[in-house]
Amino acid sequence: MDFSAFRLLAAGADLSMAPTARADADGIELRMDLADDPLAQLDGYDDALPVLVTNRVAWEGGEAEDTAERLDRLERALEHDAVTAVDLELAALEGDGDHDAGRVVDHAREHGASVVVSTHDFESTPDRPAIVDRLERACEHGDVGKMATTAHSPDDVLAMLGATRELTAAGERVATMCMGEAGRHSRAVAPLYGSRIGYAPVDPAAATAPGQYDLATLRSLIEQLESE
Ligand SMILES: O=C1C[C@@](O)(C(=O)O)C[C@@H](O)[C@@H]1O
Repeated sequence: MDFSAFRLLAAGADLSMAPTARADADGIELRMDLADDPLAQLDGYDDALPVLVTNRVAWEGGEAEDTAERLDRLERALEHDAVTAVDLELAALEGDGDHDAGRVVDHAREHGASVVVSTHDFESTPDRPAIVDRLERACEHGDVGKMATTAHSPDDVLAMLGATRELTAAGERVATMCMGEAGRHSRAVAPLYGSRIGYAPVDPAAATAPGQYDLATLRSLIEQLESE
C-alpha cells in the first residue's frame, strides 16, 4: 500500500464492506482481532481495494491475546496478494510484549508489503516533544509511524497537529489522530498537516475507535478542507 500521499481506509471486521466502501476508500483496514475468521475472509476476497491487516493485541486496546499465533496469523494474512500493508504495535517491536513482532516485519518485506507501526494512548495526549519522540521511534521500525491519542482539549489536538507538521517537514511519514469527541476534528484536519492514513467505518455503528466519523462523512470533510 503506497503511503506517499494520504490514504483513507475503511476500518472494520468484515471484508464484505468493500463494494460499499469503494466510492470513498483508498483501501480497507481489516481488524483481524474483531473479525470472524479473517483468514477465510481473505481467501474469498477478490475486490480491488488493497487491505491493511491489523491484529490488535489486548494490551494496546484490541481483542487479540499476546501469543505467537497472533503474529502467525498476520504472517498468513500477508501471503494474500490483496494484503499490501500490515500494522504492528511499536511496543511489540520494542520488546514490551511476550513475542518479537520483528519476524512479521521481515515477512512483510518478503511479500512487498508496507509496515505501519502504531502506538496509542487511550487516556490522554502527551506534549508535543513526547509525541515527536514516540513517532520517531515508530518511524524507525516501519514505513509509517502512527499515533492515536485521546484528546481532552484543543491544546491536545494542537500538540498532535504540531508534531505531525514537524515530522512531515523533516521527511518522516506519519499517521496521526486524536480519539474522543474533543479530538474528532483532528481526523479531518491532520491530513492537511501531513498525516498519511485515516480510518473510518462504513457504518458509524461499527466504529473501531472513539470519535471516528463514518467513511463518507470523513471523505467529504477532507475533500472540502483540501485547498484547490
Ligand atoms: O490504530 C488505529 C487507529 C484507530 O484507533 C483510530 O483511532 O481511528 C482505529 C484502529 O482501527 C486503527 O488500527
